[in-house]
Amino acid sequence: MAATSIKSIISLGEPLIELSATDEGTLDTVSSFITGFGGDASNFAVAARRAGGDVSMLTQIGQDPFGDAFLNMWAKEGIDTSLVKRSAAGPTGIYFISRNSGSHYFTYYRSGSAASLMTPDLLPEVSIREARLLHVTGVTQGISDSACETSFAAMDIARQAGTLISYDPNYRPALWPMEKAVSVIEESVSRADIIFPSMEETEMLFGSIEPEAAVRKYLELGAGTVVLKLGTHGALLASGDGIKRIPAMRVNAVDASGAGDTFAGSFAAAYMENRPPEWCARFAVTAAGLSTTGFGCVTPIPARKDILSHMAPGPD
Ligand SMILES: O=C(O)C(=O)C[C@H](O)[C@H](O)CO
Repeated sequence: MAATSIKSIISLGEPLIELSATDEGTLDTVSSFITGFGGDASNFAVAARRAGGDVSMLTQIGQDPFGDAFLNMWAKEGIDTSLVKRSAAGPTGIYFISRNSGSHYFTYYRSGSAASLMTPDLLPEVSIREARLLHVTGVTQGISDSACETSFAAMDIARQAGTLISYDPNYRPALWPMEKAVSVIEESVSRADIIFPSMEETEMLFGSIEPEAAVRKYLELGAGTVVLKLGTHGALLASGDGIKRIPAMRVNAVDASGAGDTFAGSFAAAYMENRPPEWCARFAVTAAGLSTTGFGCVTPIPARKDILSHMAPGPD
């Protein structure tokens, strides 16, 4: 399924090779890892593609075997790679996932990575203008100042062209100081047409707050549609006609890594089909739920037919 032309969805951000511990414990105690693919923007791209979307990845990767592996994986998935640049100045980043008592922890080796060296002049202006949706994340903004500037420049181009902007704060405290994160995330929310914050990160960023109050806060900041991810409690959706609760799918979860990206990617793919927002949200909670039934970020992302066959009936 090789793809060559610019797609309706462009996902901007850093792919990371993932080494996921097979046993519980800290990194100094575990001894084996499953290799896989991660990085929130790439997870989003795979989820959107498997959900039926047309997707281009926009990033910079190293001239190294991990960069080759990503190009192969994206091509196999049918994700367009014509906007992916390669740089000899930095490697493709990697991270480890360790687990303890149902929680997972990321340890990054991404400082100075090729993606962190992205600058606004690398942006494919025409492609962003022609796309229908640009997806941006807080991780991309946290990895370096130049990547952060690149994300805002991309949003500026999208805004001027009428390309929709979707935004996932994906706040990772290890990447950047809280104060800077709050101001960049608030500014990004104000520019976005659709946002996918999680309740967990919302509380980290803004302190204790009830879910409905959090949705209202994001609307006040200027977001168009707010889809607040509540993990095992589903999601809250605000898309112009009040706040609706979308129940979660019941699953035997083993690993929630990448579930939020799967949520956002599948929502975006459904949105591009002009489905009603509530349908998109039910589709997304189902996809995210299914993605937690396997280990790692990308391998368990479900295909469209599996999402549809597990989706709960709804009013739309
Ligand atoms: O945490 C990050 O920066 C990553 O992109 C790694 C993971 O793939 C991502 O967090 C999952 O959402």
